Amino acid sequence: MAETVLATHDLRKSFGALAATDGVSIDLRAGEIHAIIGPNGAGKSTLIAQICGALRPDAGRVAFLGQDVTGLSTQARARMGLARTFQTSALAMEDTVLQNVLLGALGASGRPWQFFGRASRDGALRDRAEAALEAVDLAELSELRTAELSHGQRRQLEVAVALTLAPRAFVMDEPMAGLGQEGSKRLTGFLDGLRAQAPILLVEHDMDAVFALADRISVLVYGRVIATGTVDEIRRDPRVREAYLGDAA
Ligand SMILES: Nc1ncnc2c1ncn2[C@@H]1O[C@H](COP(=O)(O)OP(=O)(O)OP(=O)(O)O)[C@@H](O)[C@H]1O
Repeated sequence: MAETVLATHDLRKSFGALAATDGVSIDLRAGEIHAIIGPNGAGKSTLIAQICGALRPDAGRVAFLGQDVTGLSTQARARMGLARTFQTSALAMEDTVLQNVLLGALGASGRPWQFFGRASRDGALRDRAEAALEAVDLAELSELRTAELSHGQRRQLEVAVALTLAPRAFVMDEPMAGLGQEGSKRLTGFLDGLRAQAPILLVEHDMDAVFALADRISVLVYGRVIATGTVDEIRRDPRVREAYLGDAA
């Protein structure tokens, strides 16, 4: 079996009487896309927030690259290579595409932000930023203002920023949201190739994308994983059809 890169062990988080994450154990293996699906309010965002370090669990553990990271900050996990993408506000819209990636590369280098002007002339950083843009197919748009990119291209740019961190795992929060059919299809093709760089934990409501991309799917309902399996196993599972997929399966 492929190596486990990221895992949660019996993770629990309650808000008052509500158990938003009620003993979740999942793992992400090298080379795979593992999708997390479930109805609204199932606890997907709460789970992701605990995995990335934005929310402290009440109990349970998060392991990344074989290390217990439960007590580490978001920044410390990011420095280890845990890349959370698709919080679009992270992009500076008035800056160029290249500047956005340079900022990411600079952050990854651990150097202070005030050296940005110098960084844009730093050959190694620039090379790293340009390689990331090449990898997401945006090299030709590097001098464009970020605001001029399509929604789908902005998602690709966020991945480029993440690539400068040399990610060991991606955690993606609804990448298809707001893209429309054509945009989703294009981004699906892009993510398909990206799993070769690092495995992807994918929270997504767009079932076409999930069925096209996922090596495995976990279904979360009321804070619990009710099933984990391949696309076919999940589509056939009567509990999943009843709780979530219905006719979409
Ligand atoms: N900070 C909070 N305080 C109180 N309740 C919260 C908080 N965050 C989440 N919840 C509740 O926890 C439950 C799980 O929410 P969460 O946002 O994790 O679900 P989700 O699966 O991501 O939903 P969606 O698909 O709609 O994004 C919901 O009932 C939600 O109202």
